[in-house]
Formats: sequence, structure tokens, C-alpha cells
Amino acid sequence: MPDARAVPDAAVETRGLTKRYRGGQLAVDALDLTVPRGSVFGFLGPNGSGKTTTIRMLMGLIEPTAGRARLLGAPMPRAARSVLPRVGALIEGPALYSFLNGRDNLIRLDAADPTADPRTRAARVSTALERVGLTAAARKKARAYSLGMKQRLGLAAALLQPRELLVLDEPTNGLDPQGMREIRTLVRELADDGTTVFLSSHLLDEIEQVCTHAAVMAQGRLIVQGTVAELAAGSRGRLSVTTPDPADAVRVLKEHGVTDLVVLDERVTGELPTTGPAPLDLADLNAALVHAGVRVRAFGAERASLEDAFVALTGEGFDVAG
Ligand SMILES: Nc1ncnc2c1ncn2[C@@H]1O[C@H](COP(=O)(O)OP(=O)(O)OP(=O)(O)O)[C@@H](O)[C@H]1O
Repeated sequence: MPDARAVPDAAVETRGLTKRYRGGQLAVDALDLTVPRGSVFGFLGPNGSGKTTTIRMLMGLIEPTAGRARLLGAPMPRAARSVLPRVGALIEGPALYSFLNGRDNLIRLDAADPTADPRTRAARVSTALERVGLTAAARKKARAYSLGMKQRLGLAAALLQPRELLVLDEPTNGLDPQGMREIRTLVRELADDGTTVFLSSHLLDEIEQVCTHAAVMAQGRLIVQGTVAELAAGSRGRLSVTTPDPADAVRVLKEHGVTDLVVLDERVTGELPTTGPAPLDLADLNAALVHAGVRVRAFGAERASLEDAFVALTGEGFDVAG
């Protein structure tokens, strides 16, 4: 019987998904995650927050302690056999033979796929190598690959077949800034082709640049999920006014609900209100200042970033070490 609560167009859906490791560690705590089809979904959290454990449960690599997970609408791990061929994954670095070169590693992996046509194998491998920028290094032994090159080779393996969903655990780990940019471009291209991409990262900046949606994890719990725009909008932007009349400016801004006002010479800054009957229109606020006789030299609001949102949500900084 179909599950009435299931979201029909979700690429990934978990309900109450929980993992307690044998040692007693609660790594994932009652996770309700909904990844819309067609999204680039960032799974964000500091090291140890439960991202890899979640991904391993999604892919049927470990059993959940409680709860359930659906991948492309099918229950995992029960439907693994029929679903996993439609899902490409890169988890904790790919399993490579160090004595084989990059191309031969891919040929071996492709040969292990019973659905892969041997007649088109060479072309498939070349396309995948090209896609991740490894063509020039294809004849190098994998043992001589840098971490970033291994990561690319893993991604190439995930791209040997067309996939409806790609699950990438920290895909830019070990890559230099140029390599990170290339992976971001690749993710965007895949998304443009209609592939749903679910990627974990501890880099806020990366999520903000490439993802349409995100979920934030901390200590095994889901803190928030939604579109990246919604998440960033949830944090308050900071207003900045430059004026020779700072005292009057403070009075007017206070009247309009601006809080945490700080005056530094001719610069007044404060937090814009997020609650209230209607969002505060910056043009109205500027007009109110001018109307009250405050001479305004400069006026603007800094855009709230996902990092601000994260700090606001968790009350702590985002530790990117590791
Ligand atoms: N096999 C295991 N046995 C016991 N505890 C584990 C195991 N794997 C992970 N943990 C613990 O579960 C918690 C979540 O770990 P997990 O690897 O899922 O986090 P993560 O967010 O992916 O972090 P990272 O980015 O460092 O991989 C951590 O406290 C970790 O120590």
C-alpha cells in the first residue's frame, strides 16, 4: 500500500531515521529529511555531526537503529537492488586499485556492473574521465594520484552511467580552490541535466555557491532544512547608515524596530527586524530618517549569508577545522 505521508517527488526522504552505534554513540537522531527531485541539496554540518552515517544508511551500507529511508521513492535497504543502479555515489573516497591507472580502474568498475554494455565501455570511461578533468592523468597509476585526483576518479566512477541521483560525501575534500571550482561547475552541469545532487559538506561557502536547498545538522540532529534563499533570509541582515547626525538616526531607527544599534563616529549600524506585521522596507526606513531631519550620506544593508543563519540557529560558530 502506498504510504500516504510520503512526498511523491522526493529524491530522498527519511522519517525518524536514527542510528545508535554499538558503543552507544547516537550518531543520527530521528532525522526527517526531504530532498526534492531536481534540487542540488547541501547536507551541512561540522565534523562528527552525523552526515556520513546518514549517507551510509541512505545507501543501505548500514542498518538504521530506527526510522526509515526512501531513495527515489523506494524503501531502503529493501529496494537496494532495483534503486542503487539509478544512484551514483561517492562515499569516503572510492575503492581503487593503486597498481592500476585511472582509466583501468574505471574499466574494472564498469566491468563489474552487469548492466554496462562492454562494447561501449571504452567510450563511457573516456567520457567520464573527460568530465572530471582526468584525461591527461588517465594513464598514471592511482597510487600516484593526489587526494583530489582520487576524489575526481571516484566521481568519474559515479558518472559512468546516467544517474537520477548523485550522493556525494564531501566531494571537494582534498581539492585545491581550482579543483573545487571545477567540481562545483560539474555539479551545476549535472543538475542542469536533471540529476538530483545530494552533497555533504562542512563548507558553508560551498553550499551557498552551488546548492538550491540545504539542511543543517549538528550533533546528529537536523537543525533546519529549506531552500538556501529561505535559510539565508532567516538571519537578520545588518543595516549601516552614515550620517553626521548619529544620535537622531539612532532614535529614528529604534522607533522602527532596529535593534543592537552601535554608533562609531558617523556610522550607525543595527540589526534589521525579521518579525513584525510586514517586513521593513529599506526605502521607507531611509525616507523616515530624512523626514526626521537626519542627513544621510550612505545607507545600506549587508546581505545575510548562510553563515549568519547558521550562527543564529546554533548559537555557535561554524567550525571548519578538519
Ligand atoms: N562505526 C562507528 N562506530 C561508533 N561511532 C561512530 C562510527 N562512525 C561514526 N561514529 C560516531 O558518530 C558520530 C557521527 O559521525 P559521522 O561520521 O556520521 O559524522 P560526519 O558529520 O560525517 O563527520 P565527518 O565530516 O567528520 O565525517 C561521531 O561522533 C562519530 O564519532
